[in-house]
Amino acid sequence: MSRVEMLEGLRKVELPTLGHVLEEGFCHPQLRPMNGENRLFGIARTLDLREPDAVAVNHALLALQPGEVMVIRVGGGLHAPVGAVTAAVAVAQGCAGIVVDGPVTDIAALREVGQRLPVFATGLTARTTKRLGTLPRGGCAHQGEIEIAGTTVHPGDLVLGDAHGVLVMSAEGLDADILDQALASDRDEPELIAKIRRGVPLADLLVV
Ligand SMILES: O=C([O-])CC(=O)C(=O)O
Ligand SMILES: [Mg+2]
Repeated sequence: MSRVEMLEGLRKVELPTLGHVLEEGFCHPQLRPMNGENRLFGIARTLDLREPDAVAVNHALLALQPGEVMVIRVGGGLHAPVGAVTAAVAVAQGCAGIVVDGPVTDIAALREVGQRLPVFATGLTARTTKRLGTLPRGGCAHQGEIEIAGTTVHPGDLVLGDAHGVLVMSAEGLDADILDQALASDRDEPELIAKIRRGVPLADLLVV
């Protein structure tokens, strides 16, 4: 399987099926979809927002490349770094989605762009970041390793999301065998469920 085929496979495979074959990389379930149950797939750009600095967010937004997912850790977890304006900029930059280990704001505007910009976060708040300008003085770190919802994220990691939450995978760690297993499971599962519903003896179907 070529790398392009693997990425295409990852785009298609059900996240809970990956959950059958992987143990690491799943963010804590507190991180959930905020603006619809849309599929997220892209490359991580990380921001460690140690202070609630809107200027640091703007620096990261300006650097965004198409297909990237903005992944933000919010120090203290009380300030929203993402809302109507941030989301509009992210869409304009071709961003694939946003993951915030913390709250977001302006939920109506986020829902409007849900199809193009899936946003995952821990909740909502009206308390937003402020124009502190601490990034140039080292108050926040852009494109370093961060931990979000119990999972380590490096810039360039693959970030997947759906109704079930967020999964982070190292781009190098992509394993064709694991992906094949998951795709086969997705292919076979409808037939297994159909047999259960048809009344085929359960003992003939379940692995025991
Ligand atoms: O300013 C912020 O921190 C978030 C916000 O409200 C927006 O992007 O509209
Ligand atoms: Mg706003």
